[in-house]
Amino acid sequence: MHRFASASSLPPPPPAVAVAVAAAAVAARFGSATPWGSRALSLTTATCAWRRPHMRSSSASASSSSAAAAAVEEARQGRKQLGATPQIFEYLLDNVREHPVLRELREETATMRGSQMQVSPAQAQLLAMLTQILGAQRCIEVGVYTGYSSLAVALALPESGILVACEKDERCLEVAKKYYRRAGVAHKVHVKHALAADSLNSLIDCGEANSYDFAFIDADKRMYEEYYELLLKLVRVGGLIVIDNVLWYGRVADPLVNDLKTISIRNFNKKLMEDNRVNISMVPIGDGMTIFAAVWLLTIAHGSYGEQVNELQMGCFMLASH
Ligand SMILES: C[S@@+](CC[C@H](N)C(=O)[O-])C[C@H]1O[C@@H](n2cnc3c(N)ncnc32)[C@H](O)[C@@H]1O
Repeated sequence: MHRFASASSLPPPPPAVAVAVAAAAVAARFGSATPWGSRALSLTTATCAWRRPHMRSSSASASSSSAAAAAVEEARQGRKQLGATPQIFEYLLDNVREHPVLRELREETATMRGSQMQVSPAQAQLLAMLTQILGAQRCIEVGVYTGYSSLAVALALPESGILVACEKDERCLEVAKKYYRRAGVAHKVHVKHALAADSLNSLIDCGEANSYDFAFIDADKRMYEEYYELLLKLVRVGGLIVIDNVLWYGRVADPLVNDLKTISIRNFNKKLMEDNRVNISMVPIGDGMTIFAAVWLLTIAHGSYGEQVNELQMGCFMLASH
């Protein structure tokens, strides 16, 4: 098991956790204490992005590459929790509340090609909890696959709630729709069978900017930045956006891995660190999720936000200040 270096030899801890409830939910599931007192799952060398690159030897790089390969293989076998031993994964699974229809869907998905793409039960439970604590009525998912994460969100929505589910693959959607019906939530899910960027742009064109409470991005990695910008327009101030695979099987932390998807996620993560339109929390659950809270009002109030403030958001600001 990887051990942390002493606190004094470490760079500063990751940015403050902005979404306290979400962080608490994750922390409750994780084991080893970190030097700065928060609790996070003990990570492999490949996933310790906060270690300084110059501290790493070439043998560390080789072992981090094989750790990434092992993480992909584990995900393929249905054990999608970066850095967790099979024993910890089983324990996590035993401590997730999973709706019986979600379980059936997970079992069917496990027999299908690409099953490693599905979020883990613990991730789905976190998405459902965020939906509930936000009191969300209007949600968007980008990348449905067979519907596991979207079904978890749809189950958490009230009867009047809607989830816009964007997916380009019709065969995956057939599986998803079957399970939406089986769980009695099909009326809440508005399926958009198209390229996700086109679907999001058409929502904006239809005047739906600033009207969504919650969004989950889990599709093509090289489009993350575009989805993020489109969803920042669609999600209201104070809403949440969650994005999956930000640790990308640990590859983002390995300077020797430079394929296009890894570079794209690494650049996206860097951009987020510098983006003061949002509060962020990168959570090492599943393959890593970053939770963003849109905080435009806060940044406007501090005078540090200078562009892309549309009239609707300014309207919200005016209302809030009266
Ligand atoms: C990682 S999977 C989603 C997994 C899903 N969230 C779950 O937990 O089961 C990514 C999905 O995004 C879809 N996808 C990829 N590129 C897309 C695009 N440009 N537009 C719409 N869907 C896309 C793929 O077909 C695939 O089903």
